[in-house]
Amino acid sequence: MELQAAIGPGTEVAEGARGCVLQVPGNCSGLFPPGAARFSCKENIVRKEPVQVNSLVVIKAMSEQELPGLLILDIGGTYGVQENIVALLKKHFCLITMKEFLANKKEMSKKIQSVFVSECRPTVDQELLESLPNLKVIGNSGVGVDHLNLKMISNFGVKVTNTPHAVADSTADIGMALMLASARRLVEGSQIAISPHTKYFAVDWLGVEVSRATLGIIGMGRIGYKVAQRARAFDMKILYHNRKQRRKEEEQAVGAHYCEKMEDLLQQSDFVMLVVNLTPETHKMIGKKELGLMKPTATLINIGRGALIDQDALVEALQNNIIRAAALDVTYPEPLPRDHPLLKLNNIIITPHIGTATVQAVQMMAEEAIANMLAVLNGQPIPSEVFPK
Ligand SMILES: O=CC(=O)O
Repeated sequence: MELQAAIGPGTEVAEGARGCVLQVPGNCSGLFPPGAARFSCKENIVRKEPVQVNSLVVIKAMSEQELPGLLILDIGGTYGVQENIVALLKKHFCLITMKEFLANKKEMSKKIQSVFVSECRPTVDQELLESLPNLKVIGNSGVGVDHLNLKMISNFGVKVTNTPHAVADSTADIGMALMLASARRLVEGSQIAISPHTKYFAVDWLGVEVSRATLGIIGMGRIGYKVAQRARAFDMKILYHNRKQRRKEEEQAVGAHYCEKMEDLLQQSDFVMLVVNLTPETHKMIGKKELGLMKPTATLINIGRGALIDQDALVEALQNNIIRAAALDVTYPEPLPRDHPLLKLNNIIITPHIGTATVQAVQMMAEEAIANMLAVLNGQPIPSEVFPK
């Protein structure tokens, strides 16, 4: 391998260059671990102030073609990667779209070492895994990996990573937004306000207050905790249930009460929020029985995955006022067929799985996924690896 450049303290490298750090003598591992960081100059090296290394860093310049191949579904469009994220990925990878891969499978299949996915598509199936002999990592942009067959993927010696940090705030925000919107009948209110035929306010048209109400969080993980932090500012009484692990530190920090039995939480809460991963154990964890335990004035909010709820039971509960309302960011399937009974109810709000659909979250998810994938390719500790159960 030809050495292209050596940089030391104060070195500036031309903008736009790409490279790979081959060797870092001395103590500067925080900056460029040996053999590790692939960089493009804009982000790592070009600085106006001296580069903070105390000894020589040897780099090899790399062309885009030499960067590890990353398969993405497409650029732009409904399921493709947005242009700004493409630019981010291109700093570290040679991007190959599914179309390019399918058009030239023989050559491309050897090149691809990573696949970048979200819960949209492509589904990484056995056929795709079989055709990618050098695949090392599937970088999921998002926290939920229920769309991936982890066992099968791991049988191919391929790692899966996710982005739990990047999604936490935006997903907690959508939980709060749904709770407030449902409580204060925001969607109906908006329709009344913009309808040309409305009588402006009807006396029987009242919402309920979130302030000082009881919120039951099912799943106090990273997102659930962020929801609890927000709920605290509304003076809510916070209950939570975790199937596996009581979270005493978080409990104390937000003044939450642990319910060992989910039934207790369901019976006491004004708002029940689902913040759990979809696994075989949590599939349809809220069904007829659980809905029947909730207060008739309570609202069910789902920011996890649609299949956590038995939707037929939910339709029945909402039609018969077993519970007051539901607010769902997730359903199954997504989108729901246009004639689905949930879409005919007026005590429901449904959003199209937008928990992480913010400019900031999308960028952070891509950055977290890139860090994960590079760690796998460079043989470094992987920040967020997901293991088959
Ligand atoms: O649904 C969003 C995610 O899994 O991050």
